[in-house]
Parts: sequence; structure tokens; C-alpha cells
Amino acid sequence: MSSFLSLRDVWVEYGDKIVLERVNLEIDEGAFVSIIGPSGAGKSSLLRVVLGQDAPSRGRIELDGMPLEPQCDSNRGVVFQRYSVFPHMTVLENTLFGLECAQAPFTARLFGAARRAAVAEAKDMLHAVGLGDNGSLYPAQMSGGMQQRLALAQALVKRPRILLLDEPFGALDPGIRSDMHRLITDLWNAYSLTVIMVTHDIGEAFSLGNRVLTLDKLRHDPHAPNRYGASVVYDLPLTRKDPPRGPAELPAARSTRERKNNSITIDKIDNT
Ligand SMILES: Nc1ncnc2c1ncn2[C@@H]1O[C@H](COP(=O)(O)OP(=O)(O)OP(=O)(O)O)[C@@H](O)[C@H]1O
Repeated sequence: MSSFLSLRDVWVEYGDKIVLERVNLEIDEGAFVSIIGPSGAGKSSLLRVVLGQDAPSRGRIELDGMPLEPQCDSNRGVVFQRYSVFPHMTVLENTLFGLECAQAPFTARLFGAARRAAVAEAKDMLHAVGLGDNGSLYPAQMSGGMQQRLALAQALVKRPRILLLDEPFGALDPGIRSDMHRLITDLWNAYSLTVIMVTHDIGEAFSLGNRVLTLDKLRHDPHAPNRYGASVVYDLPLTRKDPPRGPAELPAARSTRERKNNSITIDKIDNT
């Protein structure tokens, strides 16, 4: 039986530079996968091929056993480190926009009952990310943490099955980061998401993920640094203590997931 998300012999090459080679991964539905590794190892490149922004140069990616097309679709939502919100739209308009684009791709405008339903959905999502009272603000009137909450609402309002996070909290102060850690954990549980997160913060990787992958090169030729790409060198499944629940009650919660006490198994991947 195939996994929820499978990467089979995926390579990413830019010209003659091999960035990723022979990446084989099986990701279960509902996993929270953290990806770490040295700078330039290809973490964001991996996220981009899963998102569909780039096509792998070799290999294939499957979702539920079906090939995942190299194009962004509603199965996948993404949040980057740099805020991706539209500065000329209010918080509510920013959140609504994704729904309007999905439901009215030519005009990006909904009317009547369809618009009222979309507004209600957008408001629910803003409530879920803690921006329920901020719908009329513009991004410039908000802190970095609030803008990142908005980016999460934008990504989640379309109810993606996979949420891709590329250093989403990297630009935030430590206090705000821990609030965001609690929020993303709550959202992961409430919306039964499969999350793939790239981070440079090892603590964040281990405290949020229930699986941690390390990307690095297994082989290196000092005379030809582009000759070999990175692959998954460590794959650490974690089971860990249930995190403290946030005070927010999330609407439209679908299920919660059991998470047990700390134990780590370390398997070094041998791709040679
Ligand atoms: N569009 C592109 N064209 C050419 N080279 C690229 C392109 N995108 C990425 N690269 C190269 O691929 C390599 C991996 O980049 P990537 O951003 O995926 O690494 P990363 O592990 O996310 O790095 P960091 O941790 O510094 O963000 C880098 O050497 C980068 O220069």
C-alpha cells in the first residue's frame, strides 16, 4: 500500500549543479516532519518540488498513490519566512482572496450567498489563528507575528491537506515564536494537517515535529563541489509528550491526535 506522500528517487538539478539526489521518502498522513540541514543543502528546494513550484529533474512525487503534478493546487498550502501577505488588502480581504481565487478563478470575486459563506469561512479561520478582532487592519498596522498568523490563515483557509512551512518563524522574536509554536501545534491537531517544515532551529525541529529529517551530502568531491547532491542522511521518528494546549478554541476542529512520551530512534540512511 502506498503512503500518503511518496518521493521516489527525486533529484533536483540546476544546470550542472546537483542539489538533491536519490531522495526517497514515505510520509504518513498527519505527520509533522521537520527538515534540518546545513545552509545550501537543498531544504527549500525539496519544499518547492513538494509544493509544485518546481518540477524534480528526475524521479516522481505521489499523493495517495497518484502522481502529484508540478503545479500549486489546493492540496498544498505554504508559508514562507518573509510575510507573503498583500499590503493593500485588509486582514479579512487577504484571507478571503484565496477562497475567491479558488472559487472564481477568472474574476477573483464572489457575490451573494457564495461571498457570505466565504466571508464566514475567512472569519472562522482568522479566529482560529488569533486574529478574530483584526479583520479590518492592513498588514502594515500589524506586528511580524500577526502577519505570520495572517499568512497561516491565508494558507489554511483553502483547507490544504499538506502545509509547507519554510522557516516560518525565523524572523520572529523568541516570545512570539513560542506563541506561534503553540498555534501551529494547535492548528496541526485541529485540522488534521500533514506538515512539512524547514527550519534552522534544531530545538524547534525537535519540539514541533514528530519526525525529523536531516539533509546533507553523503559524498563530496572538493574538486567538483556541484557533482554530488544532498539526500536524507538521518530520519528520526519521534513520539513526544502532548504539548500544552493554547487558550484559543479552534473552530471546525476535525480531530485530535494522540502524542506520547519522548522517545527517539535514530536511523542513519545509507544511500550509497
Ligand atoms: N533557481 C535556482 N537556480 C540555481 N540554483 C539554485 C536555485 N535555487 C536554489 N539553487 C541552489 O541550490 C542550492 C540549495 O538551495 P536551497 O535554498 O534549497 O538550500 P537550503 O538548504 O534551503 O539553504 P538555506 O538553509 O541557506 O536556506 C543552493 O546552492 C542554491 O544556490
